[in-house]
Amino acid sequence: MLKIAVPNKGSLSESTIEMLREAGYRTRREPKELIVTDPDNEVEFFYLRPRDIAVYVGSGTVDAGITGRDLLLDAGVEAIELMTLGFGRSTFRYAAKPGLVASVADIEGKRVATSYPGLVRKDLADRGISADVVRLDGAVETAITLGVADVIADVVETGTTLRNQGLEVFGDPILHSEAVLIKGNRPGPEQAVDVLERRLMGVRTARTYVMLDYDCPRHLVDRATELTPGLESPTVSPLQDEEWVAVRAMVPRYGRNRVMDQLYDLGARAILVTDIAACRL
Ligand SMILES: Nc1ncnc2c1ncn2[C@@H]1O[C@H](COP(=O)(O)OP(=O)(O)OP(=O)(O)O)[C@@H](O)[C@H]1O
Ligand SMILES: O=P(O)(O)OC[C@H]1O[C@H](OP(=O)(O)OP(=O)(O)O)[C@H](O)[C@@H]1O
Ligand SMILES: [Mg+2]
Repeated sequence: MLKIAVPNKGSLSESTIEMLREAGYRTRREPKELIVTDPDNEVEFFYLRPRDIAVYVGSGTVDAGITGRDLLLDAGVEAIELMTLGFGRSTFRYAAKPGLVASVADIEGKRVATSYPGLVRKDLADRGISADVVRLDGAVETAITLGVADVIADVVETGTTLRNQGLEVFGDPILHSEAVLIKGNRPGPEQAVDVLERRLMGVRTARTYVMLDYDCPRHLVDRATELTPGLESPTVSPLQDEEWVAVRAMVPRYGRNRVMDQLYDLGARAILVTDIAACRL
């Protein structure tokens, strides 16, 4: 059976469970269920702390896992990022009280609090900066208020937590993170992991695209299909009225209304959008 590690709590947990469910896998019925066997798909899911997932995958104890890219890099293990999953997006950034540091070079000799010491030590080493890294479990923004550190390096999503502590980011983001599917780099059940990857890709695609149908005067079909090229090529079917054709194509969900407006202006009619429930491309 394929062993897959998934986050049991925190920011990535709910979205992961929802995505697995959409991909046709069994998910836990209540938060205290730590191992879920899905015999139909020959998969066993291990609900683990997001931070530990990369470690399990890196050691080969489980075949694949879902975690954040930042957590994967912090763990510094031998694991490969197979695909991004489209949720849990964040940046990882340095921050301090306004006026204390103008640039990342000014971190030299200062104390940096973080719950991602692996990531921060590597970033500082890459830049040739020597600083004292203080490892904390969470709520690192408070470390400055309490005088434990001069600078923090932490996950920033909306920036609300930083603002509430009177802190400001500086320098470019160390990293852009999101939830990712990872696997170890040892030989394993490649085919079963491929199935998981394809299923998750199917969910991602179904969420990113919608199906667009419309009727179009035959002489306008070239111009219309330029607006809706589809993935391979749009389906163009004859209609009873020979002056018209029906067109069907996948279009990005984002921007679909603009495409519908453009098609209408061009002369297309009966323009319909439908959600895609699942797909394999
Ligand atoms: N607003 C956010 N806050 C925290 N993590 C976020 C946020 N948005 C996305 N993430 C991502 O979620 C992952 C961290 O998850 P989580 O916060 O659950 O871990 P944790 O801090 O170790 O757990 P917990 O906070 O429950 O102790 C990282 O990959 C991070 O980039
Ligand atoms: O930019 P924001 O939208 O404010 O989000 C970022 C904050 O959220 C996370 O904290 P979390 O809730 O995971 O608590 P923790 O620090 O204890 O892990 C992260 O560590 C930041 O503190
Ligand atoms: Mg957290």
